[in-house]
Amino acid sequence: MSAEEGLSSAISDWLIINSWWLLLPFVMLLVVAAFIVAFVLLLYMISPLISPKPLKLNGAHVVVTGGSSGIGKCIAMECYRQGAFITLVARDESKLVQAKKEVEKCAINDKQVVLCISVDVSKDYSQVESVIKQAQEKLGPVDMLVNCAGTAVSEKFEQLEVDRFRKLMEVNYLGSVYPTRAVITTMKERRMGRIMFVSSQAGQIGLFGYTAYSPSKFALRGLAESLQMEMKPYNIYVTVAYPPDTDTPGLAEENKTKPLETKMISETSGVCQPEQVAKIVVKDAVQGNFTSSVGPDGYMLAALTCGMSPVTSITEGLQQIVTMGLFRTIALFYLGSFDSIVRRCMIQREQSKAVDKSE
Ligand SMILES: NC(=O)C1=CN([C@@H]2O[C@H](COP(=O)(O)OP(=O)(O)OC[C@H]3O[C@@H](n4cnc5c(N)ncnc54)[C@H](OP(=O)(O)O)[C@@H]3O)[C@@H](O)[C@H]2O)C=CC1
Ligand SMILES: CCCCCCCCCCCCCCCC(=O)[C@@H](N)CO
Repeated sequence: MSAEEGLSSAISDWLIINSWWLLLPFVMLLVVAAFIVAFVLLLYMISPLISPKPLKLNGAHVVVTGGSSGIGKCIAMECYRQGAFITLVARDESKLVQAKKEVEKCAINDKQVVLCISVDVSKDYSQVESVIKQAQEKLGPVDMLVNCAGTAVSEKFEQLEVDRFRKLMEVNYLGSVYPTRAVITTMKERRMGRIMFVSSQAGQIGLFGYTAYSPSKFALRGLAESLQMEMKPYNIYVTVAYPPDTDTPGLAEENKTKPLETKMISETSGVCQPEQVAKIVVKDAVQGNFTSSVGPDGYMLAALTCGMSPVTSITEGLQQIVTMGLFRTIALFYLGSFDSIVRRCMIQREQSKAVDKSE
């Protein structure tokens, strides 16, 4: 017997006789760690089963509602840059013609076409159906529909005209249902397609000033989740985009009546450029991701509000599991600061009212 063998047998003898059980917790820890590693590896092995195949935009027909301005126009330009054929849908014809020119500048080949359709997406379903049919006759079946037509109003609940609640629901919600309904049958037959709904960070959290707007954007999430469950076997993928404030004509209009509270709260998330938003949401829709978020606050909000929404990659699921508690903790601080903004604004208003009266 060599000296080395002698030593190791001495150690094992000692362990057997004395306290081998001291090693037990370490062994168990090792086994648990091995199981976790094996589980994660297994998840990654099956990940191709849950990750959709990306859509090829080159040669695809993309319909963009609200494509004549702001985020919608930038989405159209982004898709055109990747070789798509575009149908722009909005009401105002002169804005449509102007946007068409801008989109055409992004062409990458001379076969690409931009078609304009003037229609109100929120009023009459049969009209929406017939214009989508016209577009399909000219540019072929729709591969991707981007529901971006929408409008925002920010005012205090009691100052909002009662009619506004219905109007926003019509434009932002029904205006997304109708075009979707008009393209879905053909998509199902072809067993392919993408549907994007442009919601908002105000479709993930209810904020001061958005009592009419937020519900119309929250509604899109419910529609998207239900629709995705129906459409998955047909290889159709639904994306909900949640942009923060974005520098567009729509935002400028909204800012005219926006209460100070809403301005201060929204500043948390900053203002994005529409080109940047378009790039991110188009990429997510092409990949078939259910949730598309913009910026670090957007990322946190998406994980925090994932609820029962579908996952489209293992990484996404794991990130949600790991970060949920931490982000909720951060969110409580944000909520506290929003409440204090609202309280401070109220006190200030009351003070200035008192001063006015005393003068
Ligand atoms: N800008 C922002 O801060 C954010 C915007 N969003 C959402 O993104 C979307 C686009 O916003 P944004 O780019 O700012 O808006 P804009 O006001 O710049 O553009 C809105 C587009 O929608 C069209 N549109 C509006 N109503 C209708 C209708 N009834 N039928 C057909 N088309 C219509 C408009 O054309 P026309 O008026 O000629 O019909 C225009 O093309 C909206 O849904 C908005 O809620 C989400 C988060 C942040
Ligand atoms: C961990 C938790 C993080 C929480 C961060 C919260 C940030 C709140 C900012 C909300 C901004 C709302 C933008 C609405 C934009 C919009 O839809 C209109 N401008 C449309 O015109």
